[in-house]
Amino acid sequence: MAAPTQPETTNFSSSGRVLIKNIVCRSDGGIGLVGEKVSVGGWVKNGKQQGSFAFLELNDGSCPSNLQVVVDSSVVAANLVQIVHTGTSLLLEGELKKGALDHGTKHSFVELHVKKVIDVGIVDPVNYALSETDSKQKLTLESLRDYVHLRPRTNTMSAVCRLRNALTYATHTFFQKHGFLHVHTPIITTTSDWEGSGEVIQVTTLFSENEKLAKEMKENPLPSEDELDAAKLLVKVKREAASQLILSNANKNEISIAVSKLAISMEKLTKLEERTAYKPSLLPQKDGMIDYSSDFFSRPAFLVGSGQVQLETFACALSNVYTFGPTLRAEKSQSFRHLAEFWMVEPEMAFADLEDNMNYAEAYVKFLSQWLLDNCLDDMQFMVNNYDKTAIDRLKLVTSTPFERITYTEAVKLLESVTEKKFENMVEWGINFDSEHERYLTDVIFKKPVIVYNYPKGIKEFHMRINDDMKTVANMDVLVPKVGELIGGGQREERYDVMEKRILESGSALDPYQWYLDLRRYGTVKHSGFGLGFERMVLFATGLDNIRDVIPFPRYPGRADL
Ligand SMILES: NC(=O)C[C@H](N)C(=O)O
Repeated sequence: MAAPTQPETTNFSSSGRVLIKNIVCRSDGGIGLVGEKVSVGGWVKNGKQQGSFAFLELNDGSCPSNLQVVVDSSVVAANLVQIVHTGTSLLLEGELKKGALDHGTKHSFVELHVKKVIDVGIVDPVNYALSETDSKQKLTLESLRDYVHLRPRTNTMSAVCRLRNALTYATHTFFQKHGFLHVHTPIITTTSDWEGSGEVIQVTTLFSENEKLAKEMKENPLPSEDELDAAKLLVKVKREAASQLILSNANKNEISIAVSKLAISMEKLTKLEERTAYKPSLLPQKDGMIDYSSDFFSRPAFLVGSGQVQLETFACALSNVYTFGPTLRAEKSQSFRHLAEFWMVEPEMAFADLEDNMNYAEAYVKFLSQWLLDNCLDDMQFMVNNYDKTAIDRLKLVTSTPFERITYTEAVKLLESVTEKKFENMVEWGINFDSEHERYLTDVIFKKPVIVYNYPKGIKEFHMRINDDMKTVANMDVLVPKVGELIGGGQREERYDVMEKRILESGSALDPYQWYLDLRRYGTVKHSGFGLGFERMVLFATGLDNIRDVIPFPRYPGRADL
């Protein structure tokens, strides 16, 4: 698959609208298009009125660069000043002309000289949250979170969105190129918490259409078990009586009376049975809706915190597979790198051990980084100019250096020997690393990505394969500078008897895990996989400080609106 550097110039718009990217992102800055007539739609980033002209910078989100636009007052029905405010939408027709020489770059760029203003959506700059007026300051990223619906219009969120899009495309390209099949794993499950995080979100099923039924049921309550049994007995007795009469050749009249009595009691029973099926009405009501949660899936259901175990079923049949979707955890942490809803890329490979897993993880992160360097330099440069001077260098570092690979035990030793810094949480063998420990390894000791593997069995999930030392498991975390853990994964326990023991040791019954054990019972295979937190990759690439600013609709404690 080729990278989508330049979109098709033909589109399906009746106005023949051209994307700004197709004009200004050409290597000649669009000069080759001088003389062309085009139609362009976008939003004003900056504008000013000078005499009978308006000079605008227009952007349509297709790229970080703006198109310079010149509008003569004679072509606007509205007052010229109305179209210069930030946020104004415009659909324009005009001719591309060579603009003035830019003394900084020594280049001229094209300008659109407007012949016709087709549509205008005006903005009241006093009330518009994103206007910068004398009395209003530019909003910080933090306060922009209160305007999730307007945030896409900011340069930062549009760059983040383009980078996410590029990383999505790169992800599918990487896995498809290496023969992986994309599997759509579910987001609802009754087998909860495989990650042992204790942070699952439960699904509640509410039905409003049963409101009428609930009211009816209240006035006319459900039959009791006794009532039902009595009705069943009556049908049985009446049926026997009628068949006796038929067998004994009784007279027709007697038989027809017995049969119609049987029909009446059968009808009564059917009605009682139908009423019993109206179970929802018996269940608690919330805001006039009926809570049918535990009946709908027979058991309490949860949103999945990882597609791993479902993916394992496919890896154990189709070899190499991957999934990419939303992951939901009732994550209480308010840290810069946690969300309650995040996107995770999870590959799962059959006939693969921990080392293969590490190789794939490293190659994938390198591929993503190279992809951004090859295809998104303009957005990356925006990040460098505005947020993190080292953002591009970090990507280059990832693509050019092998990741360090150390065992957990080695990492503990290294961190224990640190004297120049005091960690908030002490390091000793058996702890789970905090972000401060991970960042110390990547940012200070190695100054590059580090893969830490073979963590203590006691702090990791039961499905990770036990190593021969019986103390550690064959798992890995890929840690990157600035962010810490980017990837977590491991080799799965494929030995039936060991897995059975591990489940029991974890304090659970075997019953709910029979399907998981089946994968080990029949045709078991060594297999491994990992999960890359997509927003963490975006954090790593952009250098932004908070994960809430790299996802379109952030969910965290207290926030799930829009
Ligand atoms: N697929 C994976 O290995 C990811 C792992 N289950 C996690 O949620 O972190």
